[in-house]
Amino acid sequence: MDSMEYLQLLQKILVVSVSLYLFSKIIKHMATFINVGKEPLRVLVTGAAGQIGYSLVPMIAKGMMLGQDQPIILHLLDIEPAMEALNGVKMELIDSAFPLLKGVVATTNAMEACEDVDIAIMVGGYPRKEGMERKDVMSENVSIYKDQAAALEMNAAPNCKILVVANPANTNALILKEFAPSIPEKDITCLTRLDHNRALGQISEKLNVDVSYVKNVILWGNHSSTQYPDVNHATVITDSGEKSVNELVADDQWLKTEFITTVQQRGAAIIKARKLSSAMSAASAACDHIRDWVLGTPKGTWVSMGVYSDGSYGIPSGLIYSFPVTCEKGEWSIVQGLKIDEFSREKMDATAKELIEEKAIAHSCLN
Ligand SMILES: NC(=O)C1=CN([C@@H]2O[C@H](COP(=O)(O)OP(=O)(O)OC[C@H]3O[C@@H](n4cnc5c(N)ncnc54)[C@H](O)[C@@H]3O)[C@@H](O)[C@H]2O)C=CC1
Ligand SMILES: O=C([O-])CC(=O)C(=O)O
Repeated sequence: MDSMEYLQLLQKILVVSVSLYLFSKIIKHMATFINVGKEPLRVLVTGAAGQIGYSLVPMIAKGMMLGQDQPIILHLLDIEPAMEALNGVKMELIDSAFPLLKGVVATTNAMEACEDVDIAIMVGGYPRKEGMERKDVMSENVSIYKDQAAALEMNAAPNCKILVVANPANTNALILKEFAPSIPEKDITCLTRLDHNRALGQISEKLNVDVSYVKNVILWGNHSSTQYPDVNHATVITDSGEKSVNELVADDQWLKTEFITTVQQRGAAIIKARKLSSAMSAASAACDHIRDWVLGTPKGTWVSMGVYSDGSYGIPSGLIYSFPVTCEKGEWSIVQGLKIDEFSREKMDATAKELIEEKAIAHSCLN
């Protein structure tokens, strides 16, 4: 082959490659546009007539949780006194004409609500009011999670991913796990992503950097005022590479006091200000939690999830405890090997101790 023929061959290969690339892009775009290709996933939201539910369902229907190419069928559960409001939510979902939304089931029957669901976001329950701790709503809420465990166990799709949001979130998730023994423990989690996001927000404000440049904070333990937001391994992406948050903040006193209490008490501060507990940020965090679990965490980044302890970092098993996790192919795994100093150890153990106490109170409420 002479050099002219060789050049012509290269040119042809280039034209074919570019055409194939463009063709695949067009097909992908069209598939997204008309939502072909993927079967709808069924997503259950309990407590859907409440304030988190009202913020959450449009986020799910707009693809913020499972992606812009994933059709959804929403299953909405609430209790009889809220049925009229629930129907109102259903009407608004229809009126929003969300292209990804392929159906809405609105019901007060837990068995019907759980039928074949792939994802279950358990928000139903009673929120705390000003002056209460989250465990003060324990007696009302744990019995809900005992009853709904059975409905999920009997009717949800195999490998349904469950996220408990209602407080006390870790202990409700544990009760759900105990009363649904056939659901694998890897599929039952609770929401601590809101606290994780609050920690990112505080660091971003302190350093006056875009929040998306801050990563790898950790929220250890209980979604309660004993939670431990930890920045010892957190970094900020800067023009000259990743720098540690400790180094950039350069104020150990602030990080060990005000930062921690601000994150721990943020829920209470919002109740004081709004006279209602967080809803928009809770709904957004629930989307983040499920999105990262299903679609994976970005390379080099971890997030915080309340998961069943396997004894990692000396945290007793038999608790749902918030750990740093990475997610891949729909599975979470606890980040291993992080160095824990004495200050952190104490805080991690204190929040584990509270979870042990909550577990005992929950069991006594159910007897
Ligand atoms: N883990 C977290 O980060 C956060 C958790 N929460 C918790 O989420 C829960 C919901 O909060 P909001 O939406 O603000 O409360 P809300 O009172 O506005 O809504 C709760 C809904 O649950 C319904 N409900 C009660 N019992 C039910 C049952 N057995 N089955 C189905 N639905 C039932 C109620 O009728 C109501 O519509 C509360 O427990 C709150 O403390 C709130 C913010 C953040
Ligand atoms: O504080 C509350 O009761 C609601 C909640 O869990 C939060 O905002 O973190």
